[in-house]
Amino acid sequence: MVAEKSNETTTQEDKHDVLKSTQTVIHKALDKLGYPEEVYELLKEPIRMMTVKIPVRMDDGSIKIFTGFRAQHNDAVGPTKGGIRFHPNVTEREVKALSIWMSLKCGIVDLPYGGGKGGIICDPRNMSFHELERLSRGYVRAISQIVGPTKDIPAPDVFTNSQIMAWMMDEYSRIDEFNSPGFITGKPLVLGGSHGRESATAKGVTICINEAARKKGINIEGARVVIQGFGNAGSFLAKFMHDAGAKVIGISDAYGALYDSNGLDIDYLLDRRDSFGTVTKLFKNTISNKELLELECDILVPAAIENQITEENAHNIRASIVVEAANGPTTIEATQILTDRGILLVPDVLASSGGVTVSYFEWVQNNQGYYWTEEEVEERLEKILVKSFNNIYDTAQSRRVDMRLAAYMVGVRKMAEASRFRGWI
Ligand SMILES: NC(=O)C1=CN([C@@H]2O[C@H](COP(=O)(O)OP(=O)(O)OC[C@H]3O[C@@H](n4cnc5c(N)ncnc54)[C@H](O)[C@@H]3O)[C@@H](O)[C@H]2O)C=CC1
Ligand SMILES: O=C(O)CCC(=O)C(=O)O
Repeated sequence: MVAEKSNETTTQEDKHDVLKSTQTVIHKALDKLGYPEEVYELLKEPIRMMTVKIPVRMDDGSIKIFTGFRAQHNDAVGPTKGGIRFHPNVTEREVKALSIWMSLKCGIVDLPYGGGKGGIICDPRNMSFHELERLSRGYVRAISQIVGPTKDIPAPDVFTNSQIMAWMMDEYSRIDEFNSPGFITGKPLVLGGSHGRESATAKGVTICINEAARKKGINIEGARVVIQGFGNAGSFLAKFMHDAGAKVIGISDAYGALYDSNGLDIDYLLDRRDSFGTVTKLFKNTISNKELLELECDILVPAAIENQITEENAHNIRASIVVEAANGPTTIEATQILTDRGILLVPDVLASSGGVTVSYFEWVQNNQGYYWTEEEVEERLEKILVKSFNNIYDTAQSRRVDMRLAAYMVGVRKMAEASRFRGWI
């Protein structure tokens, strides 16, 4: 007989298992809301998980078989929705966790969706343009039975972009024998993309930073900002913060970090970074990502990957506010440490929900065939996120819980109620 692991024997590996962590917080949130155990049993894993093998002809004539995943967490509220990640470290458990986070985000900003997420184990930095196109099309063919504009609507995530969304939309439209812009979001504008989707994640993070700064009495003008990751989320955020008069003193990518206490030249860095968000390779006097996270600043934004703030470095974080643009950058233990230290932590499922919100706007525009101006998109996004931030902040205060647990409580309720009304639980 195998003994169940007790809390005391929880290993480092367990603590960094993002699926296990998110299940722990979901369980706590459902307990706080008074739901019975079967609701947790339903919501702790995706209702559907597809693993596919994608054969791709490489430029040298060889065939390489890639592994891909698509997780659909819960479709009680509506079709599932969430990005596709191309990364060498993608795992099945990570994709499952990412799909649960998408459900929570959709609940928090009140979209008519459940959560989904996809991933392919690959390194697009070492693939040609044409190999990437064949991989993207092959993935869509492999998952085509379970996705579609009224079933599951993908979007961009780490190392995927509007070009990849365009190939995927084209492949799906061929299979569907119909032009189907509503199959995927994050498309180029000329193919039915929405104004503001490219910068939406960072815009949402900016709105959360403004609200959090107001609560903490911090003036954005002159505030010192540190951002880990200089891709879609991190680089647009650096620009927004810089333009708002903040001093962006540190940024990083997968290869290292740059620091200047007087503020970095953000426009120059934006001009020099490559399409994978890499810029530090151009400089000699870099610091490490570990050092970057521990810089003294007012606002720290992890905008890269998971498990960056852990119990090892949480005591060394010297920021007043931590706003999670990335999915899963802070462990449960670190969340507790930061909260106990009086640092205001704005969790991923709230802070990074601007992306899916504007993706929803894109899908609505595709469905109605009528397109909005950038101002309309921004105005609607601002309204939704200000309301969501304050709802979660007030829940945290009134229920005396940290912001992550408050966000899970708000996010999980709609899908639990929808599942109950459907008679599933
Ligand atoms: N793109 C989107 O719309 C959304 C993205 N997110 C999340 O934001 C985070 C970043 O995503 P994107 O900006 O879209 O990705 P991206 O692919 O555009 O950029 C990723 C950035 O992270 C850096 N990076 C990768 N590994 C790193 C490491 N080990 N240490 C430090 N930096 C590293 C890369 O060099 C790059 O600068 C991810 O967690 C993603 O899931 C969340 C919501 C929406
Ligand atoms: O835009 C979307 O639909 C999903 C974005 C996403 O993958 C995320 O928020 O993590």
